[in-house]
Amino acid sequence: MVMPSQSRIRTKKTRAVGIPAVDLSLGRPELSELILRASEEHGFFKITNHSVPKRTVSRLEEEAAEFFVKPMSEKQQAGPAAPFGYGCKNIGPNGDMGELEYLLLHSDPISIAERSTTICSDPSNFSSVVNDYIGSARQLTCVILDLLAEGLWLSDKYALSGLVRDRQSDSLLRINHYPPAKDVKNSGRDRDRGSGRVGFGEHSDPQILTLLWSNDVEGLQMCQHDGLWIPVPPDPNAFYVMVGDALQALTNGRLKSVRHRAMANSPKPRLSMVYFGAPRLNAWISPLPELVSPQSPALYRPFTWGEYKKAMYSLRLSDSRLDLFKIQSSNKIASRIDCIV
Ligand SMILES: C=C1C[C@]23C[C@@]1(O)CC[C@H]2[C@@]12CC[C@H](O)[C@@](C)(C(=O)O1)[C@H]2[C@@H]3C(=O)O
Ligand SMILES: O=C(O)CCC(=O)C(=O)O
Ligand SMILES: [Fe+2]
Repeated sequence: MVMPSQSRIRTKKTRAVGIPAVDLSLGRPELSELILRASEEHGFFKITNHSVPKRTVSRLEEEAAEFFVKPMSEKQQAGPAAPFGYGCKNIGPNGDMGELEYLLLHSDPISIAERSTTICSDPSNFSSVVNDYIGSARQLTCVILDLLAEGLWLSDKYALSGLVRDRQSDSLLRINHYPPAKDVKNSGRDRDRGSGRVGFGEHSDPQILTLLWSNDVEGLQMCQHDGLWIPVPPDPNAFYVMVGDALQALTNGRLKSVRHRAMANSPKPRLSMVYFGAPRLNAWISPLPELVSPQSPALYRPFTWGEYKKAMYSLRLSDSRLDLFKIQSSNKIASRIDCIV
């Protein structure tokens, strides 16, 4: 039986601390070390001087703004999000709610072309803008994964990026729109005290790696190891990178997926565009051999990405899905003994 995860919000306080930032124009060995360290310590960092053209981002931002400003009856023609399409307030199939509306799209160009007809009056232009953004986001994700593979000394340099680059990858794009908070009590200084409206509740992303862009409106918060929520300052010139559950399993727990949430307390509307890099449905996820040893026995049993998705859709947003795939400690001791004798 799956127990819902314990809420990590031990206090309502949030604290502004430094967010690790990585300048992608730095040289190779330094870059892979920085990215690995940030991923190990925080499961989260900011990428500056990235390769995604400004125009690729601004074109999608404009398309999104044009869509979300439409009357509800028109937007609903692109819904419900089950799981793909337009969604309003409902997140996933198990009763999670938030102060947001969104478009959830699969990265497959055929699926995008089909969906576009319900989203925009010029579907071929919309498709091309979305495909362009996904292509750039995938490319940047793969660069980061290759740097991680280098930092982890993996013998197959493309062991991680190959999963996301796969033509049949199950990667997604989500465009979230958080309406402005009209209630002044929930905006301004109160939002820093942790009060207010939850836009997207606490969760970790299930995939391998997440690339998040947002407009210049705050809202994103990360959960630190001590349970404190730290506000992440928005930066439209950068991307935020988050380790997902699948990468935690692949690295045998060395990298940890990060719990995060988005608050909707700003008097301005927040827009986020989130690319989730995932493998194909029948890809196997299991701790990479280089990261398993008698001292670090496998923490997770092998599972397919499709199997993981099935489990994820049966759970609530804040549940710790990866716990379902943990090897019990008695088995771990047995496998350690097997290694020794
Ligand atoms: C409540 C749910 C929504 C979600 C699927 C799930 O059952 C649990 C994980 C949720 C999440 C969080 C990150 C991404 O936004 C997302 C697309 C994903 O892959 O996992 C959503 C899912 C969703 O909205 O369908
Ligand atoms: O909008 C945000 O800043 C966070 C969104 C998010 O976590 C998600 O879409 O999975
Ligand atoms: Fe997320």
